[in-house]
Amino acid sequence: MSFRIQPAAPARPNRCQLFGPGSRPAIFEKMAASDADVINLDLEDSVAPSDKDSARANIIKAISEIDWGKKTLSVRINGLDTPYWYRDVVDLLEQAGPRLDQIMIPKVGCAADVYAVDALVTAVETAKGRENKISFEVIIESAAGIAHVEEIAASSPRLQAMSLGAADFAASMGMQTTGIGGTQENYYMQRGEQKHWSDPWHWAQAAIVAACRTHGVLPVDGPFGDFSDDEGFRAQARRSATLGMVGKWAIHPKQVALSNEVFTPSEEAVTEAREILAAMEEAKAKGEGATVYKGRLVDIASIKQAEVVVRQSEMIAGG
Ligand SMILES: CC(C)(COP(=O)(O)OP(=O)(O)OC[C@H]1O[C@@H](n2cnc3c(N)ncnc32)[C@H](O)[C@@H]1OP(=O)(O)O)[C@@H](O)C(=O)NCCC(=O)NCCSC(=O)C[C@H](O)C(=O)O
Ligand SMILES: [Mg+2]
Repeated sequence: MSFRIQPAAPARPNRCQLFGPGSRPAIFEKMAASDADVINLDLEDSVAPSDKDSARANIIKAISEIDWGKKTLSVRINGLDTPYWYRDVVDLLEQAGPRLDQIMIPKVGCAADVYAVDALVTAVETAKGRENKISFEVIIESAAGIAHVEEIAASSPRLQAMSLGAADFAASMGMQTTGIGGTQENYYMQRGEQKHWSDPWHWAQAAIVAACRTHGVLPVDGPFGDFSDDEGFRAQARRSATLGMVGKWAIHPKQVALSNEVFTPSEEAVTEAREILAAMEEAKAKGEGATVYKGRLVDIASIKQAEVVVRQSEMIAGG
């Protein structure tokens, strides 16, 4: 292990982030009543330019008027390449009240993007004497974002989560697809007559997980556009969870249960993890660092693996 200890990511459930356009206030109560751990009210790409001001006003009103329960409440502001983002930040911080937890910064390309928002947020917080400090989440959804992913993960103590935004990412990378996440028809290996589909999002997800884990940030998988394809969503979410991501976005309410199911460790997984911990306690009592569990090797690293599962399960149960 390095001399530098890996920092823990925030201990809060983040299995599903449910999105809704700020220009559609009729769905806000439904979002609040959902089982998502995080709510993302959107000011960015699901809101038409002509609706930006009214969407901002809708969101500000809803933040204090709706009962959001224990959910993490986040607003996605507009990108730093637009004329809207400073007004999003200033109005939210001056008018939305204390219930707002987090700001999501889209299309982050370098650490300085986060620094700029941090400077503005800090100035408004200080001027207004805001007590509960706003946290940040960012979306990696450009070639620059993935190229600078580690400096972005280290950019601010406010940063709690980082998502992969598959749609903008694909566009920025010049990928030949209009699909948002999931299997892509032309991304396969050929062996004889057989095609084997691969995962074009894998490398970016793995880079995000490594950057996040290095700096104590929650890695999250972004949208899966085809909300009629439950099995496709499950498969994508299972791959993300296996890679170390803690949750996924829902762009339709039917995806919330699917995401919660995948990112909540199953009873079997938790039982097995606890059995491994017990087997290693027994081994330790005998002065051994390795033993056999169900015919396979477990050793001191297995304790850490098992603890990931148990901790996640306990945090969700307590959350
Ligand atoms: C995708 C939708 C436009 C679909 O809306 P709709 O046609 O109303 O769907 P349904 O008729 O199937 O709705 C069934 C009921 O569910 C309610 N509903 C719909 N959407 C939501 C929601 N997001 N949260 C809560 N409840 C919702 C409907 O009102 C119906 O209720 P009822 O009549 O009582 O049965 C819509 O789902 C939608 O707008 N989704 C979010 C879109 C969004 O926010 N997009 C931005 C995130 S993705 C992105 O930006 C890409 C990313 O940045 C990247 O680059 O990858
Ligand atoms: Mg996007």
